[in-house]
Amino acid sequence: NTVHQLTGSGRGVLGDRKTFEVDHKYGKYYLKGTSRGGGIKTYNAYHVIYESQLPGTMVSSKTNYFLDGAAVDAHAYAEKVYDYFKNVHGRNSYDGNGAPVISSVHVGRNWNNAAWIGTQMVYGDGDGIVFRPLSGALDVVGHELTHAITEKTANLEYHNESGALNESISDIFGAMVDSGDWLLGEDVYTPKQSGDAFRSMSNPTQYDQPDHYSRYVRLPDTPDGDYGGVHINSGINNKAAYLLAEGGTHYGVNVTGIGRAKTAKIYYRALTLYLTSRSTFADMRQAAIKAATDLYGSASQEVQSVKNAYSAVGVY
Ligand SMILES: Cc1cc(C(=O)NCC(F)(F)F)no1
Ligand SMILES: [Ca+2]
Ligand SMILES: [Zn+2]
Repeated sequence: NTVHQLTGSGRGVLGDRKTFEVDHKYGKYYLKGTSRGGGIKTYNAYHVIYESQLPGTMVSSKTNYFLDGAAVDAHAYAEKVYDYFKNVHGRNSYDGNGAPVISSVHVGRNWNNAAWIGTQMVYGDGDGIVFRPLSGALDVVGHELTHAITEKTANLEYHNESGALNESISDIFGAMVDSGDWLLGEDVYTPKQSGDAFRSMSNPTQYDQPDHYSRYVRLPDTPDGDYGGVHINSGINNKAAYLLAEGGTHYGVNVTGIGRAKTAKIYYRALTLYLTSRSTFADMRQAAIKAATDLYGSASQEVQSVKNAYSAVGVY
């Protein structure tokens, strides 16, 4: 419990000051919190060559002030994402049973990516051109931890339409936890260029993603084909989720927005109760309708808006 919670602080990737839970042992402080589920622990993997050597070395400091910005953000943002799923959706960690949340930073060399590798989160430092250290974005941390939840629930296969849904679900909850915008990665993408982002849910086409099923991009189900374009075709479901929350008229279809909170409830319920490993976009429409019906009733505006949002992106 939180009786003996120790507080550490530091500056994140963007130089912003933040506080977080730390542990103290043998005269050193560690990026280790024990008050959230099975704990949140953050490691430095700068010396790791092979995946088998992960997570690396637990981040420590002689005082309770931490100097590694990437580690500070990975740890602080993991706390925020844990708290979001616990407080908003009643889920205790990614497995629903308090699994420890493990993160490693400085993974690879100038790696322009982040990932959930089945057991933990890993963050690259970026090359300083395309990305700065990726744990510096709350929506990226939310995106990656959501992959863990998806794996434990619907377990959407990571290719073709189910893979695009897997990606979209991660973008949706990345945006929900980083509430305030519908962009992904804006805090760490292209440090030398302001005002851009890695992806946009409000306008997927701005970053070359489709915003309608008629524009679904058929790519080979291979690593070079991004397993059938999972990071590209996620734009279609991302647009539907954006329209459901904010409303709008898209390709002549009007959608009445129902707000972020209700949208998050619908997608969380669809993900955990109705989606399965081989769900298609059409299955996503039905799962969202079912979830909205459970939550708000079959004659509700929320159900009607789900139908209109999916019709607006050409998914029936
Ligand atoms: C290739 C490729 C990877 C990704 C991606 O979404 N990575 C996770 C993120 F959190 F870093 F964004 N998009 O295209
Ligand atoms: Ca964002
Ligand atoms: Zn992803």
